[in-house]
Amino acid sequence: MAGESVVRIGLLLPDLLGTYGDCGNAEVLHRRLAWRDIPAAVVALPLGTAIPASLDVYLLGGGEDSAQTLAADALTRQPGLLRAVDRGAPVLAVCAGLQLLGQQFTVDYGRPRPGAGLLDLVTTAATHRAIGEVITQPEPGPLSEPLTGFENHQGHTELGPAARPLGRVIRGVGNGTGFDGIVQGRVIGTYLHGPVLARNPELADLLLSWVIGRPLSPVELVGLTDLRRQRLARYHRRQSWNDFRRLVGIPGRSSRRAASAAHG
Ligand SMILES: NC(=O)CC[C@H](N)C(=O)O
Repeated sequence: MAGESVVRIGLLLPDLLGTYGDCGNAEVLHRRLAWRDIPAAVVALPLGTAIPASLDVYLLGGGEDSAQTLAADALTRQPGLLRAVDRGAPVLAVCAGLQLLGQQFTVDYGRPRPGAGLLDLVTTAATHRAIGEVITQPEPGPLSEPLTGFENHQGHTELGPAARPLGRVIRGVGNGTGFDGIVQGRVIGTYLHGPVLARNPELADLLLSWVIGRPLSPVELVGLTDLRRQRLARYHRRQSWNDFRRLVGIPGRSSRRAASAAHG
């Protein structure tokens, strides 16, 4: 956190990239810091504003095809975000935000367009629009709880060797490869709206722990825990509990018994 006492949360191009309440991700980070008595400010950076490289965390949301193209042009003209990423600033990019940070993207079956080149991914136009609820299981790493969100996009995203996916898709489409999103250094991308940080507090706190430089004290929002349970339960009803458990990697009773016997 660049030696300053106030955490500065950069909300990039909120006038272009903010579908499905994605700008709410900034509010979530702000609140989760306030609950820990850590002062923070949201710095909105609409089109035409210079992007400072000195902010503590950067957020990009989803957008319509035309807004996405404008946003990509605006970001490629400015070095601020690239410099911030080079010095290790965390970034969260959702849907259009994810696509335009890549090497190349195609919207609306048009010609491929250059992205900001910050992420090792290429997005082509998918044959069908993906719309609906998504559940993913994070790939092994700092996250362990299933991620939930909502998707509405027509991108097919392939990752290159410098990147790994954020999660394995259990329900929905995500990148269109069986996985959703991307993790490359401290840049995280996902197709999940929701806003994704409101629905997935573990992800919000991961970004904040990178900003603060240490894990944060836990906070529990009772209503949120219930909401997450409802989202996941909706999916349980369509599956047997055992199928769901296997998909998200929760150990069954017999393997728990075996593990506790092994530990004496
Ligand atoms: N929801 C979004 O951000 C949409 C991204 C992009 N315009 C697509 O349809 O693929």
